[in-house]
Amino acid sequence: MRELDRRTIEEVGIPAVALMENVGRAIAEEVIRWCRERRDVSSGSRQGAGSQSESPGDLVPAVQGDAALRLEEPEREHWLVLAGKGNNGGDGLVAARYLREAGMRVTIVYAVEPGSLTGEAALQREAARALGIPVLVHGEDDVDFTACTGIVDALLGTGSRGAPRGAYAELIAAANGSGRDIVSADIPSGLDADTGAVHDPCIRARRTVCLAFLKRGLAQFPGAEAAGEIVVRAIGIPALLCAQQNVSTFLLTEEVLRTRLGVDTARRRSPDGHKGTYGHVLVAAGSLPMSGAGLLCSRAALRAGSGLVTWALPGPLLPPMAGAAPEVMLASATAADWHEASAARVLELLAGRDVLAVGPGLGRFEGDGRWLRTLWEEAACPMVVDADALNMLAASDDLDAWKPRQADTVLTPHPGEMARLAGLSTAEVQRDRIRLASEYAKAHRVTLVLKGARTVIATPDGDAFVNATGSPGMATGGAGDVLTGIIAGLLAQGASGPQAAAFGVYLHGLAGEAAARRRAHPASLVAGDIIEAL
Ligand SMILES: NC(=O)C1=CN([C@@H]2O[C@H](COP(=O)(O)OP(=O)(O)OC[C@H]3O[C@@H](n4cnc5c(N)ncnc54)[C@H](OP(=O)(O)O)[C@@H]3O)[C@@H](O)[C@H]2O)[C@@H](O)CC1
Ligand SMILES: Nc1ncnc2c1ncn2[C@@H]1O[C@H](COP(=O)(O)OP(=O)(O)O)[C@@H](O)[C@H]1O
Ligand SMILES: [K+]
Repeated sequence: MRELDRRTIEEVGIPAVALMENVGRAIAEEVIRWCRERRDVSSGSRQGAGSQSESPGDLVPAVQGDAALRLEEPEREHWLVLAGKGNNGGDGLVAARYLREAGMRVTIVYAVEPGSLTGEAALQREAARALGIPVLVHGEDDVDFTACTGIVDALLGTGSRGAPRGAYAELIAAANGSGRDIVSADIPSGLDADTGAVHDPCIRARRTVCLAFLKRGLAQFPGAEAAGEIVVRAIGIPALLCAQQNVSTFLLTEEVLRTRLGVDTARRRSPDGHKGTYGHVLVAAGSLPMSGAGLLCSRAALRAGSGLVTWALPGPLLPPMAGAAPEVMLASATAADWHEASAARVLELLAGRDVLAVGPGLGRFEGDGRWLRTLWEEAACPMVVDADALNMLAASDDLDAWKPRQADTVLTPHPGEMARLAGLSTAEVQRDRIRLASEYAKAHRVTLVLKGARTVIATPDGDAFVNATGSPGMATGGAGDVLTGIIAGLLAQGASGPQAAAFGVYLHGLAGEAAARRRAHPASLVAGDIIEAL
């Protein structure tokens, strides 16, 4: 039993069977929501994902008074509940009861002889039996997966060790092979909940109902792919206990942004606001071969809502860039290329401005480490450090001697840049992204955005947020420059480092999704499309 479950049950006195009841109900609700969304998609309804608020009269309720457990024509559904012999199986048995109450057809498939279930799982077995829910036992009965419309995977949870064996392995392979939609209880069976390693075989779920708190293994690849869409559901474990147990990894949802990070996700603007109300970003970026990086970053900062944006750039870039984005102000930071002493000019330009974004398209130059150190130590405002500025940071061997920054600092490395910062290989970075990002952010008192699919935002206090928005189409040059601009734009409007980083990553992903939908194929997405979709 997990320590958190144990303390809830033994110290707080909430009965294990009560937690299991909450769990099973949450799983049933998510199965029903899945069925609704699937029907919406197949009927081309605009109601779309996540809608739980049909207007009265839209539905003929099978269960009165409980919207989350209500499904139109429930008899069209026949779900198999695959139950293991531990508590994860017990969760599935409770879900089977609720699905049955909703009017769906349900068949329980035990991985093992049901008589071998013990504790709360055995109680649930008896309840399901009393209700006459049909039962099949693997190895004794034929299971026809083709006859069902969906599968609940309640075979193995956090108590599983190593690769699934015997009946478990056979059922997992058969469920995957059936092509039916699978909703997993807590974790896809066959996944290592801590590392995200995927055993052979491992359930390929469409949705995973993760219980109480986000397990890290669901949030990093390859586990994230096996989990499908992740929904974290409360099950009655007190929040205080979660905090005491150092539960510090969260799935970045709008609710988490609002409640945990205090972000105004509605981005309300005051009716009498003016451009000065929403801050001024100074972007120090771009070089002749990579001028577009500075342009993308500056435009994104404006689209994120910053009142004003000035782009500090090498003088020779000024004529070709003039007019490229009429809303962006340009300021020459150096007569020719970037050089060490141009840091003083950047600081001069920073006077009266609220945020510094530094790095996109800069390139490297003689003395660039000292250039960055000057900005790091002297810029009193919040700062976003990206791209080549991160490489400068990584190359400096005296980081510990730099004066600590007082204002918020956000670092936005992709895995290659993170590898250089941490002195690891990229493969090592990818192996445990959440732990690495958290450790780095805490040790250096920065907010760290470790980019890539399922971007991790780690705060100086040790919390980690995992983003699930975005599209593979965003793997395109310049997408990161856009993110830097968005984060800087949010900082300019008064967000803290963690708020701006988390909300920025979330919005960047949403915009990427919207932009990908607008193109004939996600592969056609270019970074500028993300800005236009903001
Ligand atoms: N009250 C609570 O604590 C709460 C718990 N909750 C739920 O419980 C889940 C954890 O439950 P759990 O600890 O009972 O373990 P679980 O994941 O069901 O599997 C253990 C069984 O699997 C077997 N087995 C293991 N490895 C195997 C393998 N490789 N291949 C084959 N078999 C393998 C192992 O058998 P054994 O090896 O011991 O014979 C044992 O029988 C958690 O994820 C959540 O869903 C929630 O309801 C909240 C309240
Ligand atoms: N498969 C993906 N799913 C979601 N987001 C992605 C994916 N691939 C890339 N991204 C996002 O796109 C951005 C790419 O940034 P980066 O690698 O710095 O590109 P560049 O340096 O060219 O601007 C990051 O924010 C990253 O998280
Ligand atoms: K499971």
